[in-house]
Amino acid sequence: MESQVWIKLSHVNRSFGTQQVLHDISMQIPRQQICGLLGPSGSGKTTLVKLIAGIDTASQGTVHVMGEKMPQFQMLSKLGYMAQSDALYNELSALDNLIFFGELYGLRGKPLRARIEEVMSLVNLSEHLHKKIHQYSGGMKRRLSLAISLLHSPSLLILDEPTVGIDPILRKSIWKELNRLCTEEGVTILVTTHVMDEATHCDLLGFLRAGHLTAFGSPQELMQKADSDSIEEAFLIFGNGGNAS
Ligand SMILES: Nc1ncnc2c1ncn2[C@@H]1O[C@H](COP(=O)(O)OP(=O)(O)OP(=O)(O)O)[C@@H](O)[C@H]1O
Repeated sequence: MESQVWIKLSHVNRSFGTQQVLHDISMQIPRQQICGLLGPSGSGKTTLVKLIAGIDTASQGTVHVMGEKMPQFQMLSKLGYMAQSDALYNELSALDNLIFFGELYGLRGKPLRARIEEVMSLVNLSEHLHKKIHQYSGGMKRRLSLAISLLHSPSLLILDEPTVGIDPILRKSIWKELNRLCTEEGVTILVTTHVMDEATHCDLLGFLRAGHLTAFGSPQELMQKADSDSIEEAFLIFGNGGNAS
């Protein structure tokens, strides 16, 4: 059913000046799925997720999120977007950052305070609520950015390399939480990653290479297409010029 397609891209191109960065990307992501976007550095992952988040516009083609043509201002309250570089106020404490972003989403007072406690506990930062951001490590900043993206309980989460700089134990707990959000709260999650074992947490995978979507499907489908029993090998095949319809 069309309404259950949470993200739909039709023939999307994006160019910067004379450089075409995305080439004719079409794909559909159903509701309540975790979709991973994999691809080498510079393949266009960030450019693609920015179009879906409505931060940037396609040069050609259309992007629909939850049936709405993007970009669209009203959709911001339904999306959680975690950028690749942390957009945090360094001189402020984590708490003040959370209050600032929470208020942008229309949260206030006690409900905001309660939600802040919840999301900080999810990312294991409760003890560091009052620390200034310049005292945070890179991994702590990533976790705080993730907490901020979850503040307003969005039904679509778009995470650009959320686990960079995060140790394996915490990475595991973050993935556990993402899986819980998807299965129990019905959140649809789009995540870019370089980390191959994160692909195993995804229901769907898209492989990007030089701005082309070279393969899209479930991990099982992609392994079958690549005639391989590992996602890593499938990535090497599709990430190096293989093609899948
Ligand atoms: N605003 C911009 N202006 C000009 N070129 C850009 C812009 N944004 C991205 N690009 C170019 O688009 C290409 C794809 O970049 P993008 O950041 O989407 O790749 P990526 O797959 O996310 O890379 P990484 O894994 O290193 O983050 C690169 O060649 C980059 O230089």
